[in-house]
Amino acid sequence: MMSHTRRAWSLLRGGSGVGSGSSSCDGGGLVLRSRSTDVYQNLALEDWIDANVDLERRGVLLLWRNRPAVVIGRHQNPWAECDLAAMRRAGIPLARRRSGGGTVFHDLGNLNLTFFASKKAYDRQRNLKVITDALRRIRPGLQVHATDRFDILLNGHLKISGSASRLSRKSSYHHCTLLHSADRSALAAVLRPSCPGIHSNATPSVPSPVANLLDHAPSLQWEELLDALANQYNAEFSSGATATLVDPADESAFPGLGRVAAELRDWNWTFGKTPKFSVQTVLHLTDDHSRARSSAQLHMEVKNGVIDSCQLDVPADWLPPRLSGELSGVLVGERFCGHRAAAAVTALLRPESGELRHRLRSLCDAVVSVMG
Ligand SMILES: Nc1ncnc2c1ncn2[C@@H]1O[C@H](COP(=O)(O)OC(=O)CCCC[C@@H]2CCSS2)[C@@H](O)[C@H]1O
Repeated sequence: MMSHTRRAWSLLRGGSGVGSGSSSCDGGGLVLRSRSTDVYQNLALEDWIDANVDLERRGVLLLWRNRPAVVIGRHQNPWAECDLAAMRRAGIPLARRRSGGGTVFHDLGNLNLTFFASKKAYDRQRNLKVITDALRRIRPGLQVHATDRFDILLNGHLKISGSASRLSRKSSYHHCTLLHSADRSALAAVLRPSCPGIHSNATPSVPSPVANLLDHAPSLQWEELLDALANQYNAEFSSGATATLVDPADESAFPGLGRVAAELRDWNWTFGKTPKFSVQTVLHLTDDHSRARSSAQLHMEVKNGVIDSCQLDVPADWLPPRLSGELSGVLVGERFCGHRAAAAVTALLRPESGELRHRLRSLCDAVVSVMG
């Protein structure tokens, strides 16, 4: 028996299948559902479809969900956008997508929709109309509308969907979220800065009050929602596609996808692509033994996620300038990452003892905690 994925593959490659006839004039065609809930695999699947499917012949709607994850935009600073320490504690990964825009939280209560089309057929308001029309059709009481910045709002002010997009030479995709029953307290807990005093030209997110559809339409189940969206896509783009399950982990169906997923997972992409930034902040110092307190100034420049320069102004009566200078020297060239920095400063602490050691440790801890 032909697997779901293989059938999708032959459809994607333009084999005889649903939507290959009538859709060519209007860009509509395939509705796919990803089996994976891995954020990197799903983002890689988007890339794969964008690169391998003839979108001049037909459009594709991909529906996908992820296990908890934070997804930042292409030109964003993760330290400014999310609480990396809280995410690490909760086992929530960070992903950087290829499209621009702000940071969103995903979990299994959040649906993602990616509308692929030729560049000519790229029309974000039309895509959002698919979603708002589907919602109105199944729950006429829901007040939903798309905004000029391509959010979808409920009751005029609660965001239920955010959008981003990517245009290539011939193809395009527009992807958006749809909050059905996401964990709003987890969303609020992770979407806050890791450290204060970051200055950069990175794209800032635009925070909004958010809502889940389920809170306003308590009987709305997943299958009903997914069916309504697929049907509305078919109605809007005059196609007759039924949703096909695809598995991005199946390398024979999606050759090369695993390598792209690995690239997206890599530190060099998620953190290393951060636009250069500086951190300027006050560090609070305490010597647990003598209970003495002081404060220091930290100024760092970070390029490609790596500390390029570090200046520490520490009162000389707290620590001899030699030691704070050594600490700066050890940090330059390290990743702006709490774990790496902590490992790097261990060697510095070893030869010190007594009060000096307590005070140096307090300074090191304060610097390391800035990095999340
Ligand atoms: N899942 C989700 N859905 C809608 N809104 C959200 C979500 N998570 C957070 N937010 C709210 O949006 C702002 C950020 O809004 P902002 O407008 O800055 O960014 C976006 O909307 C980007 C959407 C990207 C969609 C892609 C689709 C597939 S991969 S990710 C954030 O601070 C929260 O207030």
